[in-house]
Amino acid sequence: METLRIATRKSPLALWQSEHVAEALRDAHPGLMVSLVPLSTRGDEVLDRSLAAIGGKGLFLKELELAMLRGEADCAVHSLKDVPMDLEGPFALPAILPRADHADAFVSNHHDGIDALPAGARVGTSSLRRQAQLRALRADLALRDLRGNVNTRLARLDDGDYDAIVLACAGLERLGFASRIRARLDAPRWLPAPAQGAIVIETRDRDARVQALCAALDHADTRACVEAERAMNRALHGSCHVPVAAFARLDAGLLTLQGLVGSAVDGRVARAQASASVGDAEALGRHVAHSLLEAGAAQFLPSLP
Ligand SMILES: NCc1[nH]cc(CCC(=O)O)c1CC(=O)O
Repeated sequence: METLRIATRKSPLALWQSEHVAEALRDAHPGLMVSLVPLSTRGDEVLDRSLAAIGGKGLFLKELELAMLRGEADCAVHSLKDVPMDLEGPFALPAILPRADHADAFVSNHHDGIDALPAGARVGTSSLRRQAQLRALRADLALRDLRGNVNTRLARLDDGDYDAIVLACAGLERLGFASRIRARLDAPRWLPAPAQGAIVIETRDRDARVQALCAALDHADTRACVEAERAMNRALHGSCHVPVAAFARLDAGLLTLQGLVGSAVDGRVARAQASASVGDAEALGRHVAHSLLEAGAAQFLPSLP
């Protein structure tokens, strides 16, 4: 019988996402045996330093990629927002699943939203993108680092370490915590990470059998949106070192991309927006990146060539 082994991180969200993909693959290919190969990654283990300090988001991928190269897994499942703009090595992304809720969530036990926070309130997030947008809206807030998986972050909020935290709606909803969302932080006022809410399957680029199986789950509309967002981020050399936010929506064949680059230090932000036909996702991303630079984004970016 044909089999497929999915490498996954061990966090509750990663396991949920990988099980979701396994179910979808079994549905698409009756008779296919799909199993999970749970692995620990450096990004999960080192929680006392920022992701930027320990080498960026690629840390979540590397161990899973090595398992594929060793032949211990056929594919890996990731949150696309954690996948670097340029894959390194002999890998491909044959399936991007339909996007869930793209928005960030304001989570608090005492307050209804960012505007309702008292002066100087402690808000937990280690994301430079979220810090910059919080600063832009409320210069008085006391931003505090907060890493760890979704469950850990909620537990620290409940312990009273923070007055509020910001998380992705998609992660909360997948783990059964939708009731913790006090407010959705929505465009145009607040933008998510490029590709937030989209799950992706990574395979070896030469493995045609596995790529064909996975491609059955690819969702063209989601791929077009996240391609525009990721092309914008790529053109800005975006990574977790840089506060870049992007959101594209597709409406009757027209793709509209909103982008933001900001400063986590003082909350200044540059914004830009443009539309293009769905076939021009990459060009749209580059165009919005260019507009952002014209709007002053370069001063917030570490080093542009
Ligand atoms: N940074 C970790 C991460 N990667 C993906 C998600 C949420 C799920 C998604 O965006 O698909 C999260 C948690 C969060 O940001 O709250």
